[in-house]
Amino acid sequence: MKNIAIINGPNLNLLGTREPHLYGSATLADISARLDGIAGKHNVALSHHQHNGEGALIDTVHALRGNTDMIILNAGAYTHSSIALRDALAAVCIPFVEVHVSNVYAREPFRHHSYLSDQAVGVIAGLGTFGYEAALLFCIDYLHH
Ligand SMILES: O=C1C[C@@](O)(C(=O)O)C[C@@H](O)[C@@H]1O
Repeated sequence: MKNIAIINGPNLNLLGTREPHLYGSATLADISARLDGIAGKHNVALSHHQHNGEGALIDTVHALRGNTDMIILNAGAYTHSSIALRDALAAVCIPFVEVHVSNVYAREPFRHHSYLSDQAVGVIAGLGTFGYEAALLFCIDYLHH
C-alpha cells in the first residue's frame, strides 16, 4: 500500500475561521476527512501533520524518509521564506505536490515567490480547499504509473 503524507504549515490549523474570504469555511478536520474518504476508496494510507513551527515541519519531513511515497505540502508562509524547509525536502528525496488554498499569484507580490515550487512535482493554487483533493487524486495516479 502506498503512503502519502499531508503536511500543513503555520496558521493552517485555523482554516475555517481564518480569513474565510481567502481560505473558505472548511476546517482542517473537514479537509482531512474528505481526503481520508478518497484514500479509502483508492487503497492508499494517509498521515496528517500540521505544525506552526519551521523546525517541527522540518523534523516531520525528516521522519517521513523511508516510510512515505509522496507528500502533499501546504507550507503556508514558509513557502515564501524557508530555505531550510526546501533543503529538508531535497534531503529526503520524497516527491511532493505544493498546495495553496488561495491564488497566491493574485495576492501580494511577496507571495509570488516560492522556495519550493521548482522542486515540486507540481503546484496547485487558487482552487480553494478542493486543491488538497485534486493533489491527492494526482498523487494516487502518479504513484501507480
Ligand atoms: O498561510 C498561507 C496560506 C497559503 O499557503 C494558501 O494556502 O493559500 C498562502 C500563503 O501565502 C499564506 O502565507
